[in-house]
Amino acid sequence: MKELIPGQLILIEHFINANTAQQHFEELQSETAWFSDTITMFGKEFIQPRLINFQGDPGLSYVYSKKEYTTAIWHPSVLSIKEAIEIQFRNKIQFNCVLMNYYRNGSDSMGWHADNEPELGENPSIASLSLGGVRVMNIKNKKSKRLTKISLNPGSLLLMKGAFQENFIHAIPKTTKPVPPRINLTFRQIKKGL
Ligand SMILES: O=C(O)CCC(=O)C(=O)O
Ligand SMILES: [Fe+2]
Repeated sequence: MKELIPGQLILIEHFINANTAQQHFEELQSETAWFSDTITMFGKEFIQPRLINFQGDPGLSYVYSKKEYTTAIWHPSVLSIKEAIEIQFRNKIQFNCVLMNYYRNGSDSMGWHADNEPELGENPSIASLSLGGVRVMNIKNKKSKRLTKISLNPGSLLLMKGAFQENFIHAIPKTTKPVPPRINLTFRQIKKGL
């Protein structure tokens, strides 16, 4: 376990072993109802360069790039990964949903953002598990503008917590290198009744 930014960013490189990570990648690639997400900018609709799915406890909804999504039922493997992560953190952190991202190739990406939606509450803990191809995450300090790059290997778990979303923005940049497809699961806790 590496504390990359004290109190804000933790990386566990081999949370899931390589074989199991590959099995999860293959089953989730084929068994998830992936869909494309659109974002409206300047009155125009743009297709986001990746596929997504949103799963979780029944009846939750999440506003993401100005659209409201309701949860699909948990895939059993996703649910078991969620429980393993909660146990890793001695059940002090609990999740009730997951945003799943599927990066088909190096042209798929995620732009700069902070996961600071109001329904996540203050100082949210978000656990991000990577499967499939290795991609780089860029992390930028909002004040100093200092840029950090980390490689997210299959089976690795990144925990964003504390004031991370307040102090930093993050992105998955496009790459011209040939990269295998990648799936990322970001487990979140949505506070109800906001
Ligand atoms: O794909 C990743 O590693 C990052 C995903 C992410 O930042 C998000 O879903 O908010
Ligand atoms: Fe994010």
